[in-house]
Parts: sequence; structure tokens; C-alpha cells
Amino acid sequence: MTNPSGSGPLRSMLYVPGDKPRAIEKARALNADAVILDLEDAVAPEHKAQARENVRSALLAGGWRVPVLVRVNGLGTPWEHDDREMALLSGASGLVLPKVEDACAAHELSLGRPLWAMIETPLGVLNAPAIAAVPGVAGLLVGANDLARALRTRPQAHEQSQRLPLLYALSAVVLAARAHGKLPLDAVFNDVRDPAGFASECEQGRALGFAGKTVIHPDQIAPANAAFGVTAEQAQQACALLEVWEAGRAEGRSVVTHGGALVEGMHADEAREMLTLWEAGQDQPAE
Ligand SMILES: CC(C)(COP(=O)(O)OP(=O)(O)OC[C@H]1O[C@@H](n2cnc3c(N)ncnc32)[C@H](O)[C@@H]1OP(=O)(O)O)[C@@H](O)C(=O)NCCC(=O)NCCSC(=O)C[C@H](O)C(=O)O
Ligand SMILES: [Mg+2]
Repeated sequence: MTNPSGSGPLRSMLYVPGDKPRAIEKARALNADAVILDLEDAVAPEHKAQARENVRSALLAGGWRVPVLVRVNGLGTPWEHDDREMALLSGASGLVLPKVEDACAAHELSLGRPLWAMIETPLGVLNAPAIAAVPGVAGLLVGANDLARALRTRPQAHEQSQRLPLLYALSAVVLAARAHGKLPLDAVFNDVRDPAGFASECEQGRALGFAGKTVIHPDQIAPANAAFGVTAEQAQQACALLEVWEAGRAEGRSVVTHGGALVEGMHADEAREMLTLWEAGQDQPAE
């Protein structure tokens, strides 16, 4: 799925701690489809002010190839006002607001810049449809660490069943976002030294309907881009399906078969969407 604040895909969104200037500089050359400069949970209270200045400098310096969002501290914290002002005045592509629990919070921060609402509390999940409906909200990001903590679930204890304790919430976020034409982005995978686990979680996220994945380490970018992107083979299959579909339509048919399987209008739409994503992916630098 493509990015509402730009034209590219949003297969991967990389969190970068605002208090790590080296990581911020490194992020410029990485192939994530968007970068989130984080002022919230990755930054200790005593480093908040310095992190805000680092992020301000990085934004004002410019030269970013992809949208750069700022995750501000939450409403009601001592830092939220200064974070928000800095992000808006320094040219951030959008804001990420943590722990959004209702539509009012999203309205409050909807200031003409795309807003990405994090759903990471039980109330946030229950109110996700109203939050997604706020016009300035571009998408919903799942915060599975905070959510698991708040729900007292243990997703890791269910490795074989793949996030079973969170499945209801994950699907609720996808449903809410999709119902309002917004983008759902899957949660981070904490173990940066477990590529197999990460790939498997990406596959699950894609199957659930997420448009992409939030990531925390450079090594997670390429696998996320692959999992949420379109392969050359898939693009070829989409072209072949569309050929069969168009030929059927020219004969006045609205149902055809391709490789023995039913093809209707929604399958043709899906194939067109895949080709759009494929073409957008071709504009990105090679992995
Ligand atoms: C997870 C990490 C702490 C791992 O750090 P470390 O072991 O030091 O990583 P490496 O030594 O493998 O790093 C290799 C090089 O890559 C750079 N690097 C690492 N991470 C990033 C990054 N995110 N962006 C850019 N560059 C990065 C290092 O600087 C090394 O470079 P070099 O020095 O040139 O060799 C660490 O990866 C990290 O801090 N990740 C981000 C953590 C974060 O942002 N957390 C907050 C967002 S997630 C969240 O809050 C969850 C959500 O809210 C929820 O509730 O679930
Ligand atoms: Mg969180």
C-alpha cells in the first residue's frame, strides 16, 4: 500500500532514537520507506531535551529521501508541547502520537500534517474505528509492547501460535484502518538477532492485512520491504490475470477464470493495486 504523505510504498517504517545522533545519520542512507525519529520511549527523561535538539537539527538539515516522522511524547507529558512545536516548525513529514485512546486526542493533534496514531492500550483498540475516522489521521501503528503489558498477555509464550494473545487487537486495528481508508502498520519485533522469527512475523502481518511493518534495526528493513512488497513474479502474475480479465470484459463478461480460479472485478482491482505497488517499489534504491 502506498504512502498518503508521499508517493512511495510504506513497507517499512524505521524507529530511530532521538538521542542517538549516529543512528539518525545512519538512517539517511538506509532503505526504510519512512523514518520515525523517536522522542518517546526510546529516550530517557533526562535526555528528552537533547534528543529534541538532535531531531530539530536533523530535520532542518534536510536531505532525507523518504518521509521523516517524529514520535512526540504523549499528551499530558511535560514534553509534548515542545516536541510538537519543534516537529511542526522543523518540517517533519508527520507526527506519530503514542498511546492514542480516543478520537479527541487525534483531533487535538491534527494540525495539517499527517498524524499517525499509535494503538497500544486496551482503550485505544476499542476506540480504533473512531480514531481512524479522524480526517487528519493517515494511519494506525500498533504498539505491541505497551499493549501486551496493559493486557497482561504473554505473546512470546505463544511462539508457535504466532502472537495468539494479540490477534484480536491486531485484526481490530487492521479493520479500523481499512474501514476508513487509512494505513495499518504492524508492530515492532523486539529480537533484532532473530531473522527467522522476524520474517515469520512479517508474513503473518501481511496475511492479516497490514500495509507494512514498523522496525527497530537496519537488519529488519530489507526483509520487511520484501514481505510487504511485490515480487517480480507476483507482478507478472498480476499482469497475466489482468490480460485475461480485460479480454473477458471485452466480451461483456464480469466473471472469468484464470488458471482454473474465479476472477471477478475485485481480483482485477487487487492486481492493479499490486502493480502500482510494484512500480512504486522499482523507484526505491536496490536493497
Ligand atoms: C535495538 C537496538 C538497541 C540494538 O542496538 P545495537 O545492538 O547497538 O545494534 P547494532 O550494534 O546491531 O547496530 C549496528 C549499527 O546499526 C545502527 N543502528 C541500530 N539501530 C538503528 C536504528 N534503529 N536506526 C538507525 N541505525 C541503527 C547502529 O548505530 C550501528 O551503526 P554503526 O555504529 O555504524 O555500526 C537498536 O537497534 C535501537 O536502539 N533500535 C531502536 C529502538 C527504538 O527506537 N525503540 C523505540 C521504538 S519501538 C517502541 O517504542 C515500541 C512500541 O511503542 C510498543 O509499545 O511496542
Ligand atoms: Mg509503545
